[in-house]
Parts: sequence; structure tokens; C-alpha cells
Amino acid sequence: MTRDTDAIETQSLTKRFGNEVAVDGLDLTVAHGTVYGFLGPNGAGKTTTMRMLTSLTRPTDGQAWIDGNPVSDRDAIRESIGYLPEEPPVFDELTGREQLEYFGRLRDLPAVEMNTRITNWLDLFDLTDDADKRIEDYSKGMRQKVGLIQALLHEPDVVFLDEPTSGLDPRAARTVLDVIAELTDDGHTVFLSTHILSVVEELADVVGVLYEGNLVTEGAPAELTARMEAEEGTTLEDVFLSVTAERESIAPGPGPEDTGDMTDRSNARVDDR
Ligand SMILES: Nc1ncnc2c1ncn2[C@@H]1O[C@H](COP(=O)(O)OP(=O)(O)OP(=O)(O)O)[C@@H](O)[C@H]1O
Repeated sequence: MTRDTDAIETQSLTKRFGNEVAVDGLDLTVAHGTVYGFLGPNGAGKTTTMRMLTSLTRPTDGQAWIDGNPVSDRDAIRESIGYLPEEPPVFDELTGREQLEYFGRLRDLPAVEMNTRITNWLDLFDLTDDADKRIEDYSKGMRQKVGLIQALLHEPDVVFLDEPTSGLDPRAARTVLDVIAELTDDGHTVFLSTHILSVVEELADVVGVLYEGNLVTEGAPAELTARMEAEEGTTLEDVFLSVTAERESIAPGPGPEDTGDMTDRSNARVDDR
């Protein structure tokens, strides 16, 4: 089934792990060519949501579509999505360049085009001199850069980024933010999860705050700060702290045993989306 809708759409998207509700009936839409800033405290369900949207974990309930294709149809969404998870899925025994070539071949990129893109990305992220060293000798930031290039190499329509500036020095972080802005200028959609609110403030067209698996507020950054019955100088941090302040705990009912995990969470390396 193909739906002629937004870049991302979810309806009552739910994930339970045993009795715990990690994502609780999430309804959201993300328009093409926008940045959606996905915020929430630790354990709110952000990663679980992204894993469902990239078809790495099967929803317990509800549905989601990428570019109108259901996430249950892995083959249909595969080319449309790129994913940088918290732990970049790279092989220690490969060099950075080999890792990217391996990934490019998995995505059926023509060799000449692939090599041109890899050269350009390595150059942009100051990785050219280290490209032929094994990843086991890379710093955290260098691994992060390779993971990010891998998520973008096939120029996917919708990119999911989990803490994309994690471990990066200020110059590399700035490059990432500029890349994200350029992506949306070119019509790509970016779903961005980060705890760095200044990044969201700078880039996001729409911000959604998840709390205990529920979307507790959503809107343009300026709208959200205005809703705080605007004292002068209200920031996104004030909004975040306010909407995630102690709420009545949502007691999860007994749910079916989860059997939908399609990959082992600890095995980030096979998580190539
Ligand atoms: N594979 C799993 N098995 C059992 N529980 C899980 C699993 N994955 C996530 N959870 C639980 O689901 C809830 C949401 O976790 P998730 O990793 O999605 O949160 P998050 O918002 O990404 O947090 P953080 O900001 O710390 O990365 C947490 O309570 C977590 O313990």
C-alpha cells in the first residue's frame, strides 16, 4: 500500500516491552523538507520510535509510513531512509573508506558515483588522512563521522539522526549542523533526536517533546515558547522543563510479551540503516 502523504506519518504507534509501554499511541506527521526536533528525557521512547520508523523494531500496535510506504515493508522504505543510531554501526576491522564502500555497495551505488561521494564526504569531515586506517583505531568522534556519512551516502529522502553531534569537536559539529540545513534546502527530511536544545532551536521547524512514550507538546520552537504565557526571554529549555515536569505516571496495563524485536539492540553493527 502506498499513501500519498507526508515524509513521516504515524498513527497510534505503540511499542511495549513486556508490561512496559515505551511508546504509547504516537500520532505524528512530518512534512517533506523539514527538520523535526524530537526531544524527551532519558528513557522517554525516542530511540524506540526511531527504531520502529526505520523498521528495526516492529511496532506492537499502530502504524507508520515513510514517504507513504508502510514501515512494515522494509524493502519499500530501505532506499528512502538513512539512520544514524546512538552507536554508529561500523566494523572495527575495516578502514573508514572500506566501511563506506561496503555500505555504498549494499545500497547499489554505482562505483564511480560512490567513490566521488565518499571522497567528498571524507574531505568535508577532515577524515581524508585517516580514511585508510582501521576503525578500531578511530576516536569516538571519527566513528561518529563515519556513521553519519554512512547514513547520508545514498542521499535518502528521510534521515533519522540520534545525537548527530555526539563526540564531535565544535568545528565538526558545526559542519553537521550546516549539512542538516543543506539537506532540508534540497528537500530532504531530517528527524533529529538530541538533548542539545540549542541545536533544535537553530534547526527544527517543528519540535515534539516525548514523555513516558507520549507526545506532550508539539509546535514550532517560537510557538512553544510563546505558549508559556510568554515571560520575556522564555527558552526551549524552559518549555522542555515545564512539559516534562513530574506528571502523573501512566500505569501500563498488562501487554502481550514483546516478540517484535527484529534485531538485537546490542548488535549495532548489523543495524545498517
Ligand atoms: N530492547 C528493549 N527491551 C526492553 N526495554 C527496552 C528496550 N529498548 C528500550 N526499552 C525501554 O523502553 C523505554 C524507552 O527507551 P528508549 O531507548 O527508546 O528511550 P530514549 O528516549 O531514546 O532515551 P535516551 O534519551 O536515554 O536515549 C525505556 O524505559 C527503556 O528501558
